[in-house]
Amino acid sequence: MVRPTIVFDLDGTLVDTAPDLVDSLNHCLISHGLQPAHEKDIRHFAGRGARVMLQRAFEAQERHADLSEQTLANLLDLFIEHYRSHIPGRSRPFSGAVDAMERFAEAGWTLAVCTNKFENLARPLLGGLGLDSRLAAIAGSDTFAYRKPDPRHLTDTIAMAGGNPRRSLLIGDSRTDIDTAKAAAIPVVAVTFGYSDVPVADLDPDRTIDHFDELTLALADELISSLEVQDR
Ligand SMILES: O=C(O)COP(=O)(O)O
Ligand SMILES: [Mg+2]
Repeated sequence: MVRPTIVFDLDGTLVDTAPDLVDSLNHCLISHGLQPAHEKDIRHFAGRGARVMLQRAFEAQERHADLSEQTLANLLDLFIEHYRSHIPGRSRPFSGAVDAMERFAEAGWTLAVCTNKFENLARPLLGGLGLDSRLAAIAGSDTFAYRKPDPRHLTDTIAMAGGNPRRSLLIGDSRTDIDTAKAAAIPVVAVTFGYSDVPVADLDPDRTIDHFDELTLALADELISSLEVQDR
């Protein structure tokens, strides 16, 4: 039988990237004469990638009329350049994330990352933090022609890792992740410590966890077997 696959979201799930996201965002906002954002604002802005993050930050200051396609493209370049040059910056794995990855790898699970970060930012970040060696696939927002909440971003990540969507699980922090997993009919565990502007429990994930220590092999097996029951 194909090994089960555990797919992790990146920003707000595996890694606390808010300090660096806000620094790079503020580099852009200030360059355009806007007020800087605060780290807690990332909860409202993150989840759909850097472009949407910039749009949401401009909207929050009622300056979205400033964002022509060209201005947005220029700001996105500025964001990417600033972000890339500071990797890994102050970003760190959330408490228990590294142990959880080890636990699943040692139990024979395939590990993958499915993120709305650009792939060429996600890879150096995961590499810089030493998290990439266990990962069979890293798929960013531009890896395929579609991205979360499109379920194919998740199912193609699983395929890339050599897995089967009927034996897979997503761990995420936002509405985007939960919507993606539901559309793909894949169980989803939501972390409560990430970047969501509403309590994740209200978004109806299969489970919520407050710490990675709660992401046990027994819980993951239980969620995967619920799929096998449905398939019978
Ligand atoms: O930073 C974002 O907007 C999205 O990144 P994530 O999909 O890894 O949460
Ligand atoms: Mg996230």
